[in-house]
Amino acid sequence: MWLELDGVTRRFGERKVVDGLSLGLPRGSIGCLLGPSGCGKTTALRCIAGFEPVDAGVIRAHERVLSTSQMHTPPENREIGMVFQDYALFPHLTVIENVAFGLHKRTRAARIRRAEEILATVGLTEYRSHHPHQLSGGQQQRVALARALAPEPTIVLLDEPFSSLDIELRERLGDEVRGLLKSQNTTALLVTHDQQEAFAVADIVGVMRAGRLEQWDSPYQLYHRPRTRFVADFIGQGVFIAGEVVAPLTYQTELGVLRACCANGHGELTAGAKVDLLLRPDDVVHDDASALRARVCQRAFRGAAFLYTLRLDSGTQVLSLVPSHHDHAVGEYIGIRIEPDHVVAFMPGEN
Ligand SMILES: Nc1ncnc2c1ncn2[C@@H]1O[C@H](COP(=O)(O)OP(=O)(O)OP(=O)(O)O)[C@@H](O)[C@H]1O
Repeated sequence: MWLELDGVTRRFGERKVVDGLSLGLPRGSIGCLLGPSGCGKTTALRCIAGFEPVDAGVIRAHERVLSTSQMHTPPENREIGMVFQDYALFPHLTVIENVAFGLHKRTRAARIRRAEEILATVGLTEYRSHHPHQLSGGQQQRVALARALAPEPTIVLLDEPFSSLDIELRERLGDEVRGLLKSQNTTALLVTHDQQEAFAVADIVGVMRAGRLEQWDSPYQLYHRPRTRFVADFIGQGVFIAGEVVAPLTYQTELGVLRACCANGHGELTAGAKVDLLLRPDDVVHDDASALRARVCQRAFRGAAFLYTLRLDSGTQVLSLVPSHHDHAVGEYIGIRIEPDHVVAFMPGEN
């Protein structure tokens, strides 16, 4: 692994803000720590950058040990680049001077050559003599990224890289930043509380909760195979419905017998045992031919699709994502069927 954390813990007073964090990031891949505000993402990133010591565990990067509770490599000797949330550009320096800033170990000519090269990569050559305040938010972010990439760091860390940008720009820049990092074969780790952002940029995403990593996995796995209820709730939308074991991975529910793709937890899997089944909006398919009917109680137009909130006669609600040419009014009954491939079972009481 190019970046490896093993049991990393950081305390503030009695509180473990980062609690036994372990993860591995292969060379050239983009990772993301995702979680609600205050879960410890930024602190984890600061430990990797060397701005915080660790109280336990080991941080290794490019096969060097950078931090343990006994030793701490200073940030400037880690060969790690950082893009700060507010970009932290120097207001009195031009774009090219900002980018060249971290290249002090090279000759003046080599510094300028490298700065020009990376500015061209981020598409800002014509802004080389501008000052940061003359640039848009997106351009400032590209300068910050260029500055972090210029010294050819072994790893780049990005702290909430899109938080100061408006939503439309965020989506476009997500793709752009991913393209840039990939074009340089950079290993990167970003932190964000925004799932869309994490999924747009990263190959592998870790969901954090109260200092702990709940799951470190591909976006696809996080959505379709969440290992904990917290991950299931935090990633995407969905509801839980009650079920009872009839056979391994097979459950009786009010929507009929459903087979799950996987089951979480270590409860007894004997017939009759109770489980909760996660149904995503894409697991509930609109089908006029189905005898199973549900009433539309809410609908949200998403352009290509409607997200319907449907109510069964029992009172249970499910969500269904339906192509938007199926335009049904609130109060109407529509046929549904469950697409069983992705249903995930959780033992009641398990987190
Ligand atoms: N230097 C510090 N001293 C004491 N407590 C701190 C310090 N730095 C962070 N904390 C606390 O640690 C917790 C985690 O902070 P951190 O910034 O890592 O969370 P985060 O997940 O990045 O949240 P956000 O998305 O809001 O930035 C917070 O409750 C914060 O108040």
